[in-house]
Amino acid sequence: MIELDGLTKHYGDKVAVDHLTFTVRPGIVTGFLGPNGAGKSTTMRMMLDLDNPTSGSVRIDGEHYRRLTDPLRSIGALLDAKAVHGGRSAYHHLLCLAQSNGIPRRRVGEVLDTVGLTSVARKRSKGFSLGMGQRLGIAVALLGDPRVLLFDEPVNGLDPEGIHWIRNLMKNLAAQGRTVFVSSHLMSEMALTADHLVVIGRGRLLADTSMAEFIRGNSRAFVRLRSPEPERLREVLHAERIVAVEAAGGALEVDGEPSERLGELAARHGLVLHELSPQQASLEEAFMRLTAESVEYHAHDGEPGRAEGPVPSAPPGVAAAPGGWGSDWRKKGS
Ligand SMILES: Nc1ncnc2c1ncn2[C@@H]1O[C@H](COP(=O)(O)OP(=O)(O)OP(=O)(O)O)[C@@H](O)[C@H]1O
Repeated sequence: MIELDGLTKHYGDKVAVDHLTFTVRPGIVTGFLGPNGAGKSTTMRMMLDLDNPTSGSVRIDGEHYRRLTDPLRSIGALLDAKAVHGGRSAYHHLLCLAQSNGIPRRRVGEVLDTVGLTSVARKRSKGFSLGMGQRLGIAVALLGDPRVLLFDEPVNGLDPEGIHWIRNLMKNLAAQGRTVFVSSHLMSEMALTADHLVVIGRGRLLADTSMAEFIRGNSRAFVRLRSPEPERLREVLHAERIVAVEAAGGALEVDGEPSERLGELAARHGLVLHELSPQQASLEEAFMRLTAESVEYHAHDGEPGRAEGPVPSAPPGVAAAPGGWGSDWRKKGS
């Protein structure tokens, strides 16, 4: 596992990472989210001892990085896929790393196979596409067969097939009991890959919670109903003191009632329903809502974080956003 305790990084006056305390657990994929400049890369660099914390600490399986006897066998990382000597082939790049880290030569062939680069392994990596570069970076991360893996934006430059492959790879690595910590700006992809989320904004922890809880707690859930007899439907709901809001296409939207109750109610009154669909916001909407206060640079032509419905109270595992939970999020971007 990875344990952060009060991790803090200042660059001059700038606080890039601000007292982060959380644990990344094995056996699941943990997503790391935050707006641009939130401090994700700085945090990951400190996890790998590439940057010194101003205060606080990081432990990898209980040890500080510098005390790990074979770092590549403990923790593997993809931070910057371009950090490869372009004149070298993928095979030689991996072989050099294996030899200087006491990793058996056979691992080179194995990881090339895993990432699908065997057929181009002897070609210079200078000619690699962005996607091939990402795959080589992932091969490096896997080389030491580490228990802990960090991936910073691993799907950058990958085509849909590559993105699908990365998703399955992460899930498989976690299913093998490894600790998988991954950052991405692709919310739809993160929603399909991660089981747990750590969200930061302006260097501070905003949420450390399961994916399902994060979406539930940061978005409006409602049921959409459509009937060929909308007036009668409205009356039936009204009689039960259920508040329905008119929506596009002649639909009604109901907050705070399970779809089962609404369906049974309609059936009791012999009402035909053409639609009875529970709606949940996407991870992207939930993310924008939580981080609206923490975005470093706002565009002025939209309303980031806009969502309908009442502002929820902070769910378990979710810290109040700076300035108060959900406060002022509607005003942003104006
Ligand atoms: N070497 C540095 N010197 C000065 N400031 C830095 C340095 N590295 C990062 N920062 C600042 O620290 C903050 C956090 O940056 P960081 O790159 O960690 O954010 P991030 O969440 O990874 O952003 P992105 O999503 O855009 O990659 C930013 O405001 C950035 O400008």
